[in-house]
Amino acid sequence: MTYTLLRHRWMKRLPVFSSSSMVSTQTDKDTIDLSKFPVDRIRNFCIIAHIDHGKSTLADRLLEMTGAIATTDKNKQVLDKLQVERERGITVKAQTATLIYSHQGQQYLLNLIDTPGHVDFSYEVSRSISACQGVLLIVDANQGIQAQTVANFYLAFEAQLAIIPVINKIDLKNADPERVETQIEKVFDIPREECIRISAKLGTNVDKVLQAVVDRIPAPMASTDDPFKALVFDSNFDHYRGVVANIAVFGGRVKKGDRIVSAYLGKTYEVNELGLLRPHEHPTQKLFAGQVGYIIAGMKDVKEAQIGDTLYLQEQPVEALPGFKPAKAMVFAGMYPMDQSEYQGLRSAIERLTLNDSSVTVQRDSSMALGAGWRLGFLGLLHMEVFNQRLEQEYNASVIVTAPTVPYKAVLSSPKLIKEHGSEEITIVNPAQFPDRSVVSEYLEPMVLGTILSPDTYTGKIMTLCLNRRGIQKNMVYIDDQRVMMKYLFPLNEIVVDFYDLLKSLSSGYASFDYENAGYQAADLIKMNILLNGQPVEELITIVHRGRAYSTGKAMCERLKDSIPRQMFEVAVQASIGSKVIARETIKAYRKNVLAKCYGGDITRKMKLLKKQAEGKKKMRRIGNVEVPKDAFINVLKRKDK
Ligand SMILES: Nc1nc2c(ncn2[C@@H]2O[C@H](COP(=O)(O)OP(=O)(O)OP(=O)(O)O)[C@@H](O)[C@H]2O)c(=O)[nH]1
Repeated sequence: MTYTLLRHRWMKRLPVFSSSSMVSTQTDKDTIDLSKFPVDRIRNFCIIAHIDHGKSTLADRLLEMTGAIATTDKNKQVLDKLQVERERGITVKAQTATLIYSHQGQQYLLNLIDTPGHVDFSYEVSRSISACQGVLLIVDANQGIQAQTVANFYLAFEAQLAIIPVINKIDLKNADPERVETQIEKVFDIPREECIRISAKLGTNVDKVLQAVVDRIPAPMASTDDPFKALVFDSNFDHYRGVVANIAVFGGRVKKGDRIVSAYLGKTYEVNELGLLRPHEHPTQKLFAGQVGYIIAGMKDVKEAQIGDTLYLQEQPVEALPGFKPAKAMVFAGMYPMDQSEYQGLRSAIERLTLNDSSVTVQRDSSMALGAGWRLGFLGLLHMEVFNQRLEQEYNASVIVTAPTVPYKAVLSSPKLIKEHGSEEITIVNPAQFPDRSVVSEYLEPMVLGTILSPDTYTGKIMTLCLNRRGIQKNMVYIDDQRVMMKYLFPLNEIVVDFYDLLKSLSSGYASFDYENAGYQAADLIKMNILLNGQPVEELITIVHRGRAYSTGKAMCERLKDSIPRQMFEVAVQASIGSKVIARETIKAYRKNVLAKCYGGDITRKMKLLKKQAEGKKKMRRIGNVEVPKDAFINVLKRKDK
């Protein structure tokens, strides 16, 4: 769905005239005179929390209470606007909204930045944080502190932001805010008196949250007397107007017609439009120091509005603000059209999606079996799945995604290769290009520091799972009398595909997990081939730790045996290292006769069954002479260990 369409959807709901008795409102029909808001009456904050703890619900309530949207059920999660987000109930892309709030006879501009909750999108959380002076740290009154709460807390703490702990869902029957306050004191060292107990769903105490934003979060340190300086913290592509960049103004003022420069590219642009996000665009004459809003200046590609870039006036150059750490792709996979005739369509769909998501890296790729396609890099597996789902839903594209892999490194020993690559160390994102041991002095694999929070009854099972995934325990503490927090160092490769699902299932959904990058470590890695009837399948090549080669090979063959349907002939599925076969499974010959149960002569029913079978075949891909279902490439890595 395009940005413009969604904007129109919002527009239809607006303007609105609701108000709560506690706060006064300003409707969107009014023109907002931003010069009336000196810096000391501006607060920039974001909401951070573990997934599902209620960020979006609280954001909606804040929007309603300050009159930015109407109080109706339709407004549920106004800030979650992608179809995928609505279906999965997760926030993928952060959104911004400016609220006008009256407190003790003064009007304040509150800039709220909604953030995603999933570990894959923690990059979005960091960029939101850098535009703020404070955060609302939401914790579910029933679930208590979870892994993502801890990770998000540290992001805010390290950025020295004011942190307001908010305990949500106090309306739940088994809510235990006392216990959550104890956890907050113990884990974050924040006095329990600072916690605000609310129900975002019912609106209970949400007014106290607004008051705390004004009272406890400092105003931005910015002056209108300084030269104009703004940080780009998000950007969207609009097909009609080009790039819409979200900015936080750190100094001075900017108005329509001004000529601005992007510090990163050094390019000059003329400001065509600017204004506030409420959460739809509300054009204004100017934007002043301390404010957050959007700007349209004829940029044609989101790469021209890099996240973390600084904008300044052409005649008043300033020093660039310290940028963000760029998002690094940590999961790579091949993407191919189901049918080569769909190549062009898929190409334009990928181009359009990446226009709005600069964290996806795209490289052309081709394979013997799957034809021309791409190798894409994502922040994590959920990011990849969401991208894939958006391709299918929004662009009706049918794609084959190959098994995901992590970026390995190799230190080369061959002078010839070093010269060819221009460096001793190379990064490998495609297992098919994994260099042979004979030309390498050392392989390195990416590591992560994982945080797991769980009720202590599952500790034993979790420790076994972590050990199976080559995890090394770094720490284990009780955060209250029943819950433990464990820290493990893992090879990223071991947790990227199915670790989270397994952790959830063995803890009946109670354990939570988050991770941060922890650099690279030397590892004894080898390349494993998978053969179908003696033919190596490039898309199924996997890099494994030597000590795990046998068990991984066996599991992959079993998995393939389960996912490849029987064919007219016998199929041998083998795993090999070099020329040595280390595992084998056989798929017996068989042709499914879908008409077997269809007695008598009902021709329409027979036709229906045959048509269904033909449709099923369309979802298959022929490799050599074997029909392989498209899911097989990704399912093959999911292990069964519990
Ligand atoms: N009972 C109760 N349920 C709530 C409350 N606040 C939110 N919820 C429910 O909790 C679920 C998750 O809420 P969201 O607002 O989507 O959570 P979120 O933190 O934005 O989730 P992500 O965007 O996926 O990170 C929804 O079903 C909400 O209706 C509350 O105060 N009480």
